[in-house]
Amino acid sequence: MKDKIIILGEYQQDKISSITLECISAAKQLQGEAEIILLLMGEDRKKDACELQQYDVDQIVLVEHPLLSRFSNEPYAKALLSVWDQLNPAILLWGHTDIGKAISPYLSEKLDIPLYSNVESVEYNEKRLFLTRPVYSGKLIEKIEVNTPTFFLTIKPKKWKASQKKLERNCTIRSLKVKIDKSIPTLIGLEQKKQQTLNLEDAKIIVGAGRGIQNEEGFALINQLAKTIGGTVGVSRGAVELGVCDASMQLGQTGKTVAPDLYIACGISGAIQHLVGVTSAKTIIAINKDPHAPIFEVADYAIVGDLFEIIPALMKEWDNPTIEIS
Ligand SMILES: Cc1cc2nc3c(=O)[nH]c(=O)nc-3n(C[C@H](O)[C@H](O)[C@H](O)COP(=O)(O)OP(=O)(O)OC[C@H]3O[C@@H](n4cnc5c(N)ncnc54)[C@H](O)[C@@H]3O)c2cc1C
Repeated sequence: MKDKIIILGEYQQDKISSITLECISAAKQLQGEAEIILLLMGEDRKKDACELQQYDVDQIVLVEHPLLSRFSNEPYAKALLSVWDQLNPAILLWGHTDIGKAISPYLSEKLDIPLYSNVESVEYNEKRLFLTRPVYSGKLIEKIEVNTPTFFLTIKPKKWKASQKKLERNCTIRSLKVKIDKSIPTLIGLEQKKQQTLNLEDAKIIVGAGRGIQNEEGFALINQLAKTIGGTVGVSRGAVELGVCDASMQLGQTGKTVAPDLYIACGISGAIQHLVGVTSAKTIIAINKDPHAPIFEVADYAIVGDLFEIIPALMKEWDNPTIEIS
């Protein structure tokens, strides 16, 4: 029987998320003779499955159950245990996202299977499999050899290109039944927080707010800049600690990893734990009043000065340009 690599499909606002397509690219690298299976959990996923048939997977497996309609730790973990028992795969692969981080350690411990998390690259060398991942707050990159045929893998977002659609639809779709004990905690509802910024991972322009914004007024200025230039707001832990914004917007080691076309870091010093989440940006502009701030070492453009003076000037220039760029 062929080995199987299972990818857990993730959704964002009811659309399959980019990390799932990145997982397909990672799975292709690991594939060898194995079969790639995309697992879609939820309710009424058949339409999505038909659309996803155009991607480079061998099979789509639907696991539909009312308790899986939205992500919740316990039902998802129970369903995955049941899928694992029934399909007996070699590798279970998904993103190092909020979902991946929440359930992969539980499954690894429960099934006694090694978990390699936040992996940035995979490489076969003479049939030996090597993985790399950041350790010690991103200061070092660890290279490890995988010595077991069966393992779990979560991949760092934006490290693989999203798989592209093919013209033909070759893969098959089938359903798998799972039993989920109704006594487990059930998700009753989700309420969106006022300040939550969605889709940071997919944003093309991100304006980053750091401790240098000082207070709510500073945060309002950052939001104004983002609105003016069509961007999304992300923050450093320094800004979260000020209590003016939500931790779900945090970028970095314990926050989100992003790769926008443009990142404007405002009042952010550039600690390594922040940089690991943002240095995949194509262009970085940093605004900081300290000319020696480490953020300037990774910035493409440095603006040394007070953000409370610079940001209004930038917005004014944006609305009424006085400089012509040829
Ligand atoms: C295990 C661990 C995980 C972590 N994970 C993360 C993470 O995911 N994300 C993250 O961001 N941090 C993380 N941190 C924290 C990180 O080490 C830094 O403490 C944090 O990033 C600092 O945030 P900051 O740059 O906003 O604040 P600071 O380091 O205090 O920098 C503020 C900057 O603003 C500038 N400034 C002040 N006023 C102005 C002004 N008026 N105009 C212009 N510039 C001004 C200052 O010159 C300074 O450079 C983590 C730490 C640990 C130990």
